[in-house]
Amino acid sequence: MESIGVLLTCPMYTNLHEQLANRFNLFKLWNFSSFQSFSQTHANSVRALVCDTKIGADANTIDSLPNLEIVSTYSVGLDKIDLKKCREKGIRVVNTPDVLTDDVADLAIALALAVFRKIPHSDGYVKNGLWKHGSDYPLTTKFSGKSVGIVGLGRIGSAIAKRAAAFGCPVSYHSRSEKPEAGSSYKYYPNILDLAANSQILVVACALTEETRHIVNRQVIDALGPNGVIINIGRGPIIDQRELVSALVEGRLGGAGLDVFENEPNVPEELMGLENVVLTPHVGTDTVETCNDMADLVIANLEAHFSGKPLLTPVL
Ligand SMILES: O=CC(=O)O
Repeated sequence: MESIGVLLTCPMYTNLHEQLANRFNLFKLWNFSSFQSFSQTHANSVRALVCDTKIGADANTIDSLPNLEIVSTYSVGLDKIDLKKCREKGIRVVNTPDVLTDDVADLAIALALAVFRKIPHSDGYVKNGLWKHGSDYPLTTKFSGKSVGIVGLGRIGSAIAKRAAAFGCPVSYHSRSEKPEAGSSYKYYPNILDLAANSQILVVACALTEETRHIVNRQVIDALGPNGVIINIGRGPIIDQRELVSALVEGRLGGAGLDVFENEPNVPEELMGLENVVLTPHVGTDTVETCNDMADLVIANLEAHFSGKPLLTPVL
């Protein structure tokens, strides 16, 4: 397969780069001054494109690669890929579901615990020597038993539900339709406003689509209220970030644990000083174990495609 041209859109994980370079004719887009300068000389060679959550495959990129057969994203999220264009052109699309579910669900719970128990702040209290000189650390808020509302009960949402239930949290959810597999364990709300009004923690775990963009708006935030907490491990634009920031600054929302943002890597300055807000840099899947599994899946899908075998995780 050494002659097959594969284009990598941006730096990802060295293990993935190495595996791709060992098997294919790998082009790293960032080694070229622009996409135009790359495509002038190499566009015809590219049969596969590997992208991720930072730089995906837009219509212009897809149209500029006349021999493109497959887009393989090193992510479960598909929001950076023009799926309509891929469908039109008969280009296959694969992603990396399942292998990352546990890590993202773990992070959702970790963020909730971190917000309620103020773990980052109390860590600073000890490390900055304040414990020795100050009084006892102020009381925090209990997480176990809080009602959890999950937006999107897919693979990741279900894994979060399972974990939350183990903490004694009653779990409810909102999604486009009721999930028969949720049975009577989790209450379904057809309307996200009702979910928020009946939850103490709202966890955003759905995919970003035109339907879910800003689905968490001012009304939803206000329904959650001043003691409510939002956790977002999905995508930044699912929440109206301006409304989220003003609610946090004005005390209309109790706290937030955020791994994703509307304009990454830019994060609103107003969030930096808030003790009730815990921020992580879009690292839901970023453990060595999971990144190795994701890299293996990207490779296995490409190898299957180019040897005429069924794709492991087809989207299209
Ligand atoms: O955000 C991470 C992913 O989509 O895999």
